[in-house]
Amino acid sequence: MNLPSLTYFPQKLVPSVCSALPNSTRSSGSADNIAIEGCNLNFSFTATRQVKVVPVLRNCSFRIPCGQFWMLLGPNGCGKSTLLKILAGLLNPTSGTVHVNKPKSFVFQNPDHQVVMPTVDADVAFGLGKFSLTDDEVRSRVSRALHAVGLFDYKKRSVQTLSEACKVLLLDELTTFLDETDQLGVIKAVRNSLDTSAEVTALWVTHRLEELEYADGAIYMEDGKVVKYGDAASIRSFIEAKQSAYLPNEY
Ligand SMILES: Nc1ncnc2c1ncn2[C@@H]1O[C@H](COP(=O)(O)OP(=O)(O)OP(=O)(O)O)[C@@H](O)[C@H]1O
Repeated sequence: MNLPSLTYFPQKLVPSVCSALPNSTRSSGSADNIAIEGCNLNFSFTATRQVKVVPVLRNCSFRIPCGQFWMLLGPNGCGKSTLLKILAGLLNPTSGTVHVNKPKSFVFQNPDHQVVMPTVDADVAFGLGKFSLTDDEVRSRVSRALHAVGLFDYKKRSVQTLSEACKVLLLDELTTFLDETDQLGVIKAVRNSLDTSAEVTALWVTHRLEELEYADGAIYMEDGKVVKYGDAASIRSFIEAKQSAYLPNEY
């Protein structure tokens, strides 16, 4: 496996699970103490009338231990949302393996945009409306999707009654539209839910370096690659050093 430079990781939390895996998109069935894992993940799309293949993610590898609050940072367009969608099961990687403990929950930047129907299965089926599928095909695809994220038993539940009893939270720039007080409130609420349950793990996409104060660890990406991951303080120092290197010494 192609692991990027690692600033800190307790040795007992790093079982050698990736290298023995086939290079497929199946879940790796990672060790119990690793909640989220990506191994050599690549993602590309075909652009310009199906002629050019554009890479978005390049050999991304990382491991996030259970019960920790991690952040995903990097410049605009480096691939953070794409990586999060792959972890959520919303996109398939072009190659590489992914493991995320279940049930998992993905929250978009604007949560109001992600729930449109009253029940869980109807909401999932809504996204299939643009394809010409039979009712049986829709039912079968909805079942597969709900099984994939560990929510099959909740298919008839009202979306309003879903609890936050998931094991993994994947959160994409939740605080973008919030004022400073509410930003802090949300981040503290996530931190608090992790502190009260050792089983919950969260990965939070952000641009705000100051939010790293609440994190256990972080992943820093550039140009589709995981450049560094490890404890939050080290990643913050790393990014700050990069930023200051770009500032001119004198005008
Ligand atoms: N299916 C696709 N079609 C076209 N472009 C795509 C596709 N998937 C990803 N991209 C491009 O890949 C790049 C990475 O996008 P992504 O949204 O993952 O980045 P990001 O780091 O989350 O950016 P931001 O911080 O601005 O939200 C962007 O340039 C995006 O336009």
